[in-house]
Formats: sequence, C-alpha cells, structure tokens
Amino acid sequence: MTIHHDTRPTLNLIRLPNGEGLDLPGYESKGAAGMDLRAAVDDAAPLTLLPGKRALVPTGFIFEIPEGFEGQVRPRSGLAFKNGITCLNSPGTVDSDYRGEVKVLLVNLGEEPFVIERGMRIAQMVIAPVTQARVAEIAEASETVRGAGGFGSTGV
Ligand SMILES: O=c1ccn([C@H]2C[C@H](O)[C@@H](COP(=O)(O)OP(=O)(O)OP(=O)(O)O)O2)c(=O)[nH]1
Ligand SMILES: [Mg+2]
Repeated sequence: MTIHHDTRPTLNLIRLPNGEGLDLPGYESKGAAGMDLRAAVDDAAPLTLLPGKRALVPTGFIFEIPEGFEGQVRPRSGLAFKNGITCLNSPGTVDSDYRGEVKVLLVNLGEEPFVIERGMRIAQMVIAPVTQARVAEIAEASETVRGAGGFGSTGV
C-alpha cells in the first residue's frame, strides 16, 4: 500500500471583515496552476470599472505566503479575452513577508464598462518557489555568445 505524503506548502489565510461569507480562494480544477481570487467588494455596491480605468480590488484575506515562495497575481484569460480585463501589474508579486490584504490591480482595456460583483473570480494566484540572490558587484561581466544582444537580437 503506497502512502501519499502531502508535500504541498501550506498557505494560511486570515479572513478579514470584508471577506465574511466569501468562499476561500481555490483551485477550480485538479490540475489548476492558480487559485482563483474573489472580489471582496460590497454586496450592495458593485464596482464598475470604466474603459481605460484601473482599480485595486480587495480579496478580503491576508495570505501568509510560505517562506521561499511568492504569490503571483495573474489575470484570468476569459476576462481578458471577453472583457479586456487584465492585471495592470501582471504578474503581481505577493511577498512572503506581506501581512496586508491581498488586492488585485485590475485595468479595463476593453470598450465596455465592467461590473465587478462581490464574490466574482477576478484573477488567479500562482504560488511559486522564489529565491533571493546574494548581490555582489564585480568589475567586468563574463563573455557570452549573446553578449549585449537583446530586444529581438535573435530575429523572429
Ligand atoms: O498585485 C498585487 C501586488 C502587490 N500586492 C501587495 C503584496 C506585496 O507584498 C506588496 C508589495 O508589492 P510590490 O513589491 O509589487 O509593490 P511596491 O511598489 O514595491 O511596494 P513596496 O515598496 O511596499 O514593496 O503589495 C498585492 O496585494 N497585490
Ligand atoms: Mg516591492
């Protein structure tokens, strides 16, 4: 009999008052890379995002991102494709030492106003391993074939 050890890191969530009654962020399919984030806007006051405008949408939770990991806040492709809604700072970076409410910076690149209702799944978060590098200044960069080529230097 094989015993499966759950090796996943634990993401502790702290529900804030504006998160009362919201479903927890979750993975919507077995293999989902990101957990969907819900809008903790007021039930009685949906947020209307006009074309060209941006808004910080609350999630109603503090996320204790495990040490050695980051939270990447990413757009949902359906909202992007159908409504022109994306995360202006995609991927948003949630640091493992952040203890404030996670918010989603949405921008409306579409042509129509977009109404954000309470509980709407407006973005997704990928939990990914991340490391900090030790920073050291040196006099000269090592030689590489690419050299300083960038921004299309390899052609299309
Ligand atoms: O989409 C996002 C991006 C960031 N944050 C929060 C968590 C993150 O840990 C903190 C700082 O993010 P970032 O480092 O991108 O912002 P900054 O402009 O560098 O602010 P700071 O000086 O506070 O680091 O803001 C969010 O809630 N959602
Ligand atoms: Mg920062």
